[in-house]
Amino acid sequence: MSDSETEQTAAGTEPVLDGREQHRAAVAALLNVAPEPGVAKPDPILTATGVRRAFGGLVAVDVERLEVQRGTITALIGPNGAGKTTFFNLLTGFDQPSRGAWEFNGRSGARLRSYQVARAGMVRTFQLTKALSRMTVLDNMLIAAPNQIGERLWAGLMPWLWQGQEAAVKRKALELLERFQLLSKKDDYAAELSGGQRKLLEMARALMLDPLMVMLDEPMAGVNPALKQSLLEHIKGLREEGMTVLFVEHDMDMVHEIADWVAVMAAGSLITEGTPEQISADTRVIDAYLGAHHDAAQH
Ligand SMILES: Nc1ncnc2c1ncn2[C@@H]1O[C@H](COP(=O)(O)OP(=O)(O)OP(=O)(O)O)[C@@H](O)[C@H]1O
Repeated sequence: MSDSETEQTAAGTEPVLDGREQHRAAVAALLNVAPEPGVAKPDPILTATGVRRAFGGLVAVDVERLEVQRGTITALIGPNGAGKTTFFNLLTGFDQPSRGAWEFNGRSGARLRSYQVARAGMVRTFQLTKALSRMTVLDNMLIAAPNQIGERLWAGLMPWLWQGQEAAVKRKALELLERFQLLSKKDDYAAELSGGQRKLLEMARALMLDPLMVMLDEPMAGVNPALKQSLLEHIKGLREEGMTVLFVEHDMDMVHEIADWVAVMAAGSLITEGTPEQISADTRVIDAYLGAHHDAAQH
């Protein structure tokens, strides 16, 4: 993305600030926000209220309120079993809450199916499944593209239009592969990629959907140190394009390096929020990790 303020966002309406300005704006937006669970943000893209998910007698998620500030990178942390992945699954339509509601970009998100959530602009990355691993890197990108409505009709009645769409999707896939340094791997099977390259592919696939918000589940898991920095830069790049990022991560170095804001879950609830510095000094966080017998002396 160039420095031009006339560039458009994925939504195609708002002017985009350049990278540094975008970061400054994100930090400034959170400057006067108190480090308390459920605290209101100046411009939330996502607002979740009373979201609860029980599995039998176990309450996996019980979040009273969480607002995610637009244009920021927010980390969701917490000890093992805190409910982070379940919360992600609920927000992205891969699981249904026992109760609760949320709004994404001004639109009700609860009860939507995963493809509807993605179409609304909230896209989560996925670990490559076995089936995807057996496909080439390029095919992984192509099948991530949104389904063309009336695909068959177009193909039958107006083949030139359909072919034009297909060519545009392929062009976009190749551009993204180049951006994520995967172009030379386009014909390789995804299974042949290293752990870090898989993470890059997962991010690239998400961008095929032009998201407003990207949800990353442990983006650093299984990534060797050499690729870590590159991945971090790519995630910062999403914010520089005006996207909002919410990620679950155990790697606290990464959280400190890129997160503008951190939300902490323990035993299903949101126990606190704040900047990475505020969170590091918060005894509630330390207690939660120790209480969960998590080997997190470094946290
Ligand atoms: N489908 C399910 N059926 C029953 N229990 C579940 C299910 N999914 C999650 N749980 C339970 O819900 C709780 C929260 O799990 P979850 O995976 O969301 O935590 P997490 O914070 O993502 O943990 P981790 O950091 O270890 O990935 C755990 O006690 C887990 O065992």
